[in-house]
Amino acid sequence: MKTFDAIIIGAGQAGPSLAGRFAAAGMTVALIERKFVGGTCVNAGCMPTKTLVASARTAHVIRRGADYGIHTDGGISTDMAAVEKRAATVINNARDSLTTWLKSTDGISLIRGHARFENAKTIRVGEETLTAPRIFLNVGARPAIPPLPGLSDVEYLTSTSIIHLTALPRHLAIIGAGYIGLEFAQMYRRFGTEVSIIERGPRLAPREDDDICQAIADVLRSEGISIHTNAEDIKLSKSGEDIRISTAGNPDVEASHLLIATGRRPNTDDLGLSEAGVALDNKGYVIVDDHLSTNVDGIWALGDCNGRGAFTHTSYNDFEIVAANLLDGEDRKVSERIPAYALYIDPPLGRVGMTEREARATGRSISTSTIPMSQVGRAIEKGETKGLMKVVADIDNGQILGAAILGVEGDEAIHGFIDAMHAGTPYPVLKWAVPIHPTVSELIPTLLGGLKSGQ
Ligand SMILES: Cc1cc2nc3c(=O)[nH]c(=O)nc-3n(C[C@H](O)[C@H](O)[C@H](O)COP(=O)(O)OP(=O)(O)OC[C@H]3O[C@@H](n4cnc5c(N)ncnc54)[C@H](O)[C@@H]3O)c2cc1C
Ligand SMILES: NC(=O)c1ccc[n+]([C@@H]2O[C@H](COP(=O)([O-])OP(=O)(O)OC[C@H]3O[C@@H](n4cnc5c(N)ncnc54)[C@H](O)[C@@H]3O)[C@@H](O)[C@H]2O)c1
Repeated sequence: MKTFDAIIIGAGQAGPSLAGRFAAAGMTVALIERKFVGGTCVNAGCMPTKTLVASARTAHVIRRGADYGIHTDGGISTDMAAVEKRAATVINNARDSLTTWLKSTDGISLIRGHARFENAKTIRVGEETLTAPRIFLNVGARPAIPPLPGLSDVEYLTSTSIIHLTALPRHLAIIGAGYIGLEFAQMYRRFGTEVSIIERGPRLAPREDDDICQAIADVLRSEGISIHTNAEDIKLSKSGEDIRISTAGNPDVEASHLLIATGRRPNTDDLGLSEAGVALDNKGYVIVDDHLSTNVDGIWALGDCNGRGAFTHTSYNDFEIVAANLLDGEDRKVSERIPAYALYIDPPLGRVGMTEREARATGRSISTSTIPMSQVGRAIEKGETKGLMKVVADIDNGQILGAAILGVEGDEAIHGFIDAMHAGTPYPVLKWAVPIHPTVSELIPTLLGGLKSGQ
């Protein structure tokens, strides 16, 4: 049995950084990874998808060239093998540089293989057993496949397999209209594929406010994506070479390819957690407290597997919380984190805090303000005027509760709100900030000026 100061299972977005901090503090760390270092973000998530989104946007901009007085001769075509290769290069470079850093850092032992608890202090990886007084889970999640009738009779893609396609599908049907479904829908439409989205709920991006959902649907419809919402009783069958997707309330869709994008599930079912006595919730997430400790002393859970976030930045922030508390004598809590994320359709949706629906449900006195992107000078100059900016605030205490920027540069401009909310700055103060012209952010004081003030 090998003994370490710490064992980390999973080299995702929290594990490697945590290993680095422990090693820098003079501790020995075993970092166990069963597949690729970098986890989902590097190998099957953010990095490849945002690389593919950039290729798709290039196709879109070229198609729109004439709107800007720029003409290209003839049509455009997508070389899907070259598009895939570009994403593969980004993945490989990131994975290789992380691997090199881990292998060259004194104190870190990178162990390849599937880790499983034998008891609360012992981990087995193949023939080897390891022990440490502190064990950290950073095991992530994988695509959840719903038990749809007929699914086993047809071939389907997940977010993991679709990034390796080297030929363009004729018609891609996507079940699920969350982040994954919407990003791939627009990307493939721009590559030149016919795309149909099938969502069982009434709206796309169901967590957002109705005005945002409507604007997202308008963007996607304007690019020729067909949208089928309220799709209940989804059934799948073969139709010659195609896949038939039948639903109650919508016409059948016949597609050459099918992507299942109905959410993700935590990788906690094959870890031997019951041997260690670690408690899970009814969806399989590890139950953690505000400091990310599990119910078992000496075991923490970070990242997607704890259900407290589902993004790269939340997993990384889990690392920051645990490292600050264990190594720097701080008292950081996950409940102090303000939720923020971006949906990488184009234009992107940048989001922070509560939606209007969530804010109203709290019973506070709420005021909202919106500005269509068609009134934002920077968007007009760029010829990208789809979308809207929106802010939700508490008029009794002047606090900003949430914001959304669905528009060009929305994923960047939203940081004005993220920083202000983190600092707790009341919106009457922010109205006096002097932003740079011409930017999307320069409309933030104007947007805030549209809020009622109770002060
Ligand atoms: C298509 C897609 C696009 C995305 N885009 C974005 C985006 O734009 N922005 C964003 O913030 N987030 C995005 N995400 C989400 C983001 O990728 C995840 O939230 C993030 O990677 C989670 O990191 P993690 O550290 O929790 O786990 P992961 O990165 O999933 O890492 C977990 C690691 O643990 C390993 N592992 C699991 N079990 C074991 C075991 N028993 N033994 C050894 N190793 C094990 C796995 O192999 C994996 O390497 C996207 C996700 C997908 C699928
Ligand atoms: N830009 C980003 O940050 C980004 C991008 C991609 C993925 N992600 C991460 O990946 C996670 C998973 O993304 P996702 O899009 O798979 O999940 P999601 O939870 O965002 O969306 C799933 C969608 O599928 C629908 N759905 C669920 N079951 C269904 C069924 N049986 N039939 C039809 N529709 C069904 C849901 O109503 C929902 O609209 C996200 O939570 C996110 O954390 C993030």
